[in-house]
Amino acid sequence: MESVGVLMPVPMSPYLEQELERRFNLLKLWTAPEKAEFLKAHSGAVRAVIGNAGNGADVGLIEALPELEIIASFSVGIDKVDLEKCREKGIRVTNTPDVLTDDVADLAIGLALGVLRRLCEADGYVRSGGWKNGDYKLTTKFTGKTVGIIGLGRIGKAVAKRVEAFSCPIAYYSRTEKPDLKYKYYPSVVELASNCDILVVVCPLTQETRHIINREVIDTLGPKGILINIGRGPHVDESELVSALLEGRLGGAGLDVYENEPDVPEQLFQLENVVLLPHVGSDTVETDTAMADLVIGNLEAHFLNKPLLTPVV
Ligand SMILES: O=CC(=O)O
Repeated sequence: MESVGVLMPVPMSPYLEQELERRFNLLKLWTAPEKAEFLKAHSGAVRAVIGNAGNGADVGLIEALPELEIIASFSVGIDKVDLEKCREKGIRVTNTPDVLTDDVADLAIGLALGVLRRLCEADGYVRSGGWKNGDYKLTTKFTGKTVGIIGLGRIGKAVAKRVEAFSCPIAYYSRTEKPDLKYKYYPSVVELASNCDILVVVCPLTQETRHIINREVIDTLGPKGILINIGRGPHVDESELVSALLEGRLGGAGLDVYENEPDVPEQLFQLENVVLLPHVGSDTVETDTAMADLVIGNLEAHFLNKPLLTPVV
């Protein structure tokens, strides 16, 4: 397979790069001084594209690569891949489900604890010597709070499992009720928000879930409510979130994702009731390796005419 052209538009994982380079003709778009020229020069050779959470494959890229057969995303979310175009052109698409579920679910708990117990601020209090002048202030308990989950897929269920260990009642919203689950179902996000203390967004980003967290949901969650977003930035109307936090209409937020990454609204930087992470949900050494192996497994399966391991299209 050494002659198969595999295009990687942006750097993602040194391990993935190294393993792709051992097997394929890896074309690193970001290293080219003139990207358009580079694409043109290699358009006939590229049979696979590696996507990720930030860079998928839009119509422009797909149309520019006439020999493209497969887009293997180094992410579970494939909202940056034009799936309709891929279906139309018979291009296969794969992602990396399951292997990252634990890390992303762990991080949701970390964010909830971070916001409620003010972990980052308290850490700063020690480092800056504040503790020498007095104890840190009281924070808010996590155990027992009602947690609402938007999207009860693999990661949503893993969040619920962890939250159960904190004796938190669990409720959820998803397109359809899941009768096999014992958690309370609400048929709308507003109803869920009015019945929980902590609202966790975990669903895939689609036309329907874009801005699923709008002003009404934020105001319903209210000044004691906490929003945790480990899904995608555009799930939340970010300017509404910022004004609600600045005006004290929302109790706090733990965010791993943003509408225009890597830009994060700077008004949030002064707020102690907000924990901001740079989209690191699945970024552990262990999961990076597992995701890379899955990307490679999918590519190898495809080029050996075997069934894909984790097909989306
Ligand atoms: O955001 C990360 C992913 O979709 O894997």
